[in-house]
Amino acid sequence: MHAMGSPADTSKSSKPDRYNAYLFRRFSSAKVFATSSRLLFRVTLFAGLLLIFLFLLHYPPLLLHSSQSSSSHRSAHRSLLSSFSSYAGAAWERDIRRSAAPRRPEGFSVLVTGAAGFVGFHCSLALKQRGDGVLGLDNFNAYYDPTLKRDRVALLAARGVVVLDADINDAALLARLFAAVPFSHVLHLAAQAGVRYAAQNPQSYIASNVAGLVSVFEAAAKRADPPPAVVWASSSSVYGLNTDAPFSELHRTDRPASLYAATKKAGEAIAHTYNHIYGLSITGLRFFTVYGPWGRPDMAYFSFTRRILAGKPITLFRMPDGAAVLRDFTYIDDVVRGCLGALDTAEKSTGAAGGAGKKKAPAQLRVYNLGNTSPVPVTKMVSLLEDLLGRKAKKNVVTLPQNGDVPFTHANVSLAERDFGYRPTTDLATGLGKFVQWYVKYYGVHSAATATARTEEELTASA
Ligand SMILES: O=C(O)[C@H]1O[C@H](OP(=O)(O)OP(=O)(O)OC[C@H]2O[C@@H](n3ccc(=O)[nH]c3=O)[C@H](O)[C@@H]2O)[C@H](O)[C@@H](O)[C@@H]1O
Repeated sequence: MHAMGSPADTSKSSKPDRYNAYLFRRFSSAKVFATSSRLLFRVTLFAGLLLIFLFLLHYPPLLLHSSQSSSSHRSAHRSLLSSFSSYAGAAWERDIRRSAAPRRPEGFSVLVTGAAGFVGFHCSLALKQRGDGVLGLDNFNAYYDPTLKRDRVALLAARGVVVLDADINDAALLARLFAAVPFSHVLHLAAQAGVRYAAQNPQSYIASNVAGLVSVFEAAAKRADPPPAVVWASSSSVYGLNTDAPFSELHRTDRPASLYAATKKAGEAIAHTYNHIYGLSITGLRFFTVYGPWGRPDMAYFSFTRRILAGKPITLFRMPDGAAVLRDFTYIDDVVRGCLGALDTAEKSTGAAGGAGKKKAPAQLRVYNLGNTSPVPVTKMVSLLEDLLGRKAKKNVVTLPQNGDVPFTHANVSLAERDFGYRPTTDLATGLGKFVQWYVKYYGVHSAATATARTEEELTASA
């Protein structure tokens, strides 16, 4: 027996005492465990919130940082919003119908994709000028300075041409357009252009030149009643490593030298499919290095002009054996005449709205070269610019990199001449002169040539 109040002899404690001690220890460790798991929970919660905060801070689409990728997200977002909010309603339909309505008897109603682009802008102006109705579409992407695109569109707006800020991959919008307007033609010029940019952004070529093309053909074949005739931009680059010259539409085009060329070649194959299955009337135009006023700043003649005026060096490519690289530079007005000729001679599609192989008869399927028929060494293009700008270029001559460029291009245009009287009339010296005249006026550049250019223009204006 234990004396009352004496300390417990743990060494010899009874069974119940050991049990109580065990319970006490268990209770204490449970308490410690509960406390530490509460702490763990709080730490985890804090870390989670911190991660969410960092994610929100660095994820571009949500906070719209001003990088190029975020701007493409922005434009995708904007076109999505547009197609489901502002791109609807009676006022919107009235505006696009008015823009697309022809003002001449038997006039066309043309949907021009890429209307804020170089060729799209000029074709839209020319069509409107002769009394056709034009509705434009463009996603205003940042491949090159969108300010130039906005300025082109401001001119189009002044002539009554509406250009929607939307993407050709927006199938819902295209369906709505074809339901609202009875387009007789689609001039599909929206594309990811440029031969060398594919090394940096290959997916943009697939999105625009393959998926976008399919989106336009789908809508034209299935959403329009009756389906319009489609004229679209292919490229001289489909001739790739072809060595037979001048390039004829009968030559092989199965050796593309760039991803850009491969997507345009894929486009021609896709065109065949939509023509075959849906009776869509389709004409592909192979453009040869198109240049001129309101041109593309990414192209050599344009960027060289900018750099020569800024006193910066230009990189000139030459062949490994030292020979010059040649291009069949084609002036924009000649190309516009070719585009209008192709539209004028396009036959109606033979399919019914709703698609699914219901064509009444085989439909027209064509492809044409639209070139200048006289290749010029790129070095000659530079010396013409030097004369026009009154400045010498600082040349950095390097061997043509293996990233898509081909040694030469040279168009045989006899097919286009036979079918719609295409005959290029502008040589490179004359065309570059007109480009430089526009450039110095648009950018307000002061060069030795500026005074001459302005004087000539003033004379023309007052004549
Ligand atoms: O004809 C075509 O199908 C293509 O024409 C042009 O492609 P490209 O002829 O390469 O036009 P530029 O980029 O303006 O180059 C013109 C010439 O200058 C040369 N070049 C270009 C850039 C440069 O820094 N240095 C240089 O010597 C190129 O090798 C090429 O021979 C367009 O950019 C393409 O969109 C179009 O589809």
